[in-house]
Amino acid sequence: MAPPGPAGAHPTSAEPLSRSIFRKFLLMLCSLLTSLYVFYCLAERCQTLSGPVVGLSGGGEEAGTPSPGVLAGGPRELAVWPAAAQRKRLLQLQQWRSRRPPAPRGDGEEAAWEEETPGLAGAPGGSGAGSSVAEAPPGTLALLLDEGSKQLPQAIIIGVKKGGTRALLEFLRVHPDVRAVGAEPHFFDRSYDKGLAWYRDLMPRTLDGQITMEKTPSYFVTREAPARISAMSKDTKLIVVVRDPVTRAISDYTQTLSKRPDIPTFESLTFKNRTTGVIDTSWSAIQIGIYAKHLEHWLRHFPIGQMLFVSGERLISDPAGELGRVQDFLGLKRIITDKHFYFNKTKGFPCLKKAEGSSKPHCLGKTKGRTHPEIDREVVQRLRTFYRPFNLKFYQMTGHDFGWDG
Ligand SMILES: Nc1ncnc2c1ncn2[C@@H]1O[C@H](COP(=O)(O)OS(=O)(=O)O)[C@@H](OP(=O)(O)O)[C@H]1O
Repeated sequence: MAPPGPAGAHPTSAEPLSRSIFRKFLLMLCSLLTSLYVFYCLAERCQTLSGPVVGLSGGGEEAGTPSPGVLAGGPRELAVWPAAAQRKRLLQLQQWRSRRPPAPRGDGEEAAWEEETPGLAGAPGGSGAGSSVAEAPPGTLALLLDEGSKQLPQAIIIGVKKGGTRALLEFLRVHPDVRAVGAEPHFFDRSYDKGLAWYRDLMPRTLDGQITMEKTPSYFVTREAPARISAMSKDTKLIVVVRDPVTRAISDYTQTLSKRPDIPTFESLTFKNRTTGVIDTSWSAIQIGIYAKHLEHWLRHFPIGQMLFVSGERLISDPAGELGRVQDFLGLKRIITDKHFYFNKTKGFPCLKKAEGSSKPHCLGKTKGRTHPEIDREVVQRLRTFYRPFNLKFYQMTGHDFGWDG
C-alpha cells in the first residue's frame, strides 16, 4: 500500500504507480548495462576501456607513419573508430607483435633477430632496449586480431647469407606500407611440404596497399627455391643483398666459429689441398659467394627486372641511398631517408634513430657486425683471384659493378 501523502497535499493514485514503474525501468536498465559490460569483458574488450591503449603522438605523422610509444586515451576512440584510426592501431599492434623475438633456433644460423644494443655511445635521444609498444595491453591485441588479412609475400629478400639481409629488412620495416615477418620462415627450402596455407599463416596481417615481406637468405642458394617461389606467384619481387664474396665467406666462418670454437682455421678449410692451392668449392662459405652460378638458376624462372641487387657495402656506407632504390623497386613512396639513420661509433654501423614500433634508437644486435679473425693475406689474395671471373660475370648479368675487384 502507498504511504499517505504529506499534510496539506492532495495525493493522486497515479503518483506511486509511476514511481514503481520508474524503479522497475531503472532496475532493468542497470541489469542490461551490467550484462553488456560482462559480455564485453568476456570478449576481452573491457581492458581497453579502462586502461591506456597504444595511441599516436599528437603530431608529426605523415602518410600514416605511426609514431608509437605515446599513450592515448581509449573510450572516445573506441566509440568513434574511423577507418584511419583502425588502420593506425592495426599497424601498431602488428609492430608490437612482430617485434617479439622469434623462437630460438639451434642450427647456428641467424638465431633470432636481436633487440637494439643498449647503452651505445652516440645514440641520439638516449638508449636502451625495450619498447613502450610492447606494453600494449592484451585487450588491444584481441580487439584487433580480426583486422586486416594475412597475405603471401609479394616481395622476398632471398639472400645472400651474411650480406646484410637483416639490416635491410629492419630498415624497410620502418616504412608504414611494409609488414614483415621477424624470423626467417625457411619455407621454400626447409618447410615446403607444410604448404602455402602454413606459410601464409606466418605472415603479419596487412591492410590494402601494404606489402608483405620476409627474408630467408638461404633461398638464394637453394636449387628448388626459384621454381617454388614462381609457383606461388611469378610476380614475386626478389631482393638480393650481395657483399664482396671474400668478406662474406669470412663473415660466414666467423659466425660458425662463434658457435663451434673448435673448428679448423679458415685457411685450412679454404683449400682442398693447401699445397696445390685448389679451393674447396664444396665448403658452403666459399660456394655461396659464386653469385653468378646461383643467379643462373633464378633467371630460368624470373626476369632480371624482377630482381633487385642491393650492395651490402653501400647498405653500410649509404643506407638511405640503398633504401631509396629498394623503395622504388617495391613501388613504395620514398619515406625512409637519411633522416632515419645515424652512425653509431661504438657499433661501427649505421643504426635507426627510431626503430619500427619504438621511439628509441635501434642498432642491430651483437651478432651483426662481429669482429672477423685475421686471415692470412695470401689466402685472401688467392680467394680474390678465384672469385674474380665469377664476379665479372655477375656484374655483367646484373648490369651493376659492385666494385669488389678493384
Ligand atoms: N647496420 C648494420 N648493422 C650491423 N650489421 C650490418 C649493418 N648493415 C650491414 N651489416 C652487415 O650484416 C652482416 C650480417 O648479414 P645478414 O644479416 O645477412 O646475416 S644472416 O645471413 O642473416 O645471418 C654483418 O656481417 P658481420 O660484419 O660479419 O657480422 C654486417 O657486416
